[in-house]
Amino acid sequence: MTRTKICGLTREDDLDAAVAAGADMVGFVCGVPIETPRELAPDRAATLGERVPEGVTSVLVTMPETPEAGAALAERVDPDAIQVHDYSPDEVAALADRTDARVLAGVDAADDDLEQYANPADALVLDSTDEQGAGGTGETHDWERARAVVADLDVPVLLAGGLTPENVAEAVRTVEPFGVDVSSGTERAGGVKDHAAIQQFVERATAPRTVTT
Ligand SMILES: O=C(O)c1ccccc1NCC(=O)[C@H](O)[C@H](O)COP(=O)(O)O
Repeated sequence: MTRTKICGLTREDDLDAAVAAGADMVGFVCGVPIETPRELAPDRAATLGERVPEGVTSVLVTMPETPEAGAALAERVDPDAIQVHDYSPDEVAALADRTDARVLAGVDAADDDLEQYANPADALVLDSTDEQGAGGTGETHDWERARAVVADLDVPVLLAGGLTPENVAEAVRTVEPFGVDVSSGTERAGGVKDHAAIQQFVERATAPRTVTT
């Protein structure tokens, strides 16, 4: 079944709604050098992370200046996984060497060196990124290309970028990713989630599908 990640959580009741909806992963943005309504202080990210129940993966989403800084932040927040954006494959490998958390590489779907991330990363987040490499853009990318990436790479791929309750079923059918990742498509305001949208997103991402041969 397609895994689901609800990202950019900032409030307890939104986190609880994501867990109740059946999300497999929940993401907390902390330590990014851009203006975003989803940014949390490290202590706040750690507090929300402690609330994540067994069986749900907590993900620290960050853009640390160095792998050492990323490992130090992971130590402080204590997530199950750390998702880094705008990192080279070598930086992802250096971070993985320094943390026990699983490492997700947030990459731009249009990049042509994605196979180089397959070894150091535990998973890829195939996203639409801005000029600074950040995610949370609310923009989709080429799903046919994403399908080829999923088929070619020997690493789990989470499809991200502009997903919504309205388009996620088609995205899953087209790309057949390991999982899907959403932030702005489940918000009612910056950093504030719409609980009905979270529930619809998870339901539609995970609904059984007829396989055609
Ligand atoms: O959400 C942010 O503001 C953000 C800032 C910097 C790096 C990553 C960020 N978000 C990552 C995500 O929320 C998701 O993994 C992904 O980008 C999906 O975002 P969206 O297109 O809004 O669904």
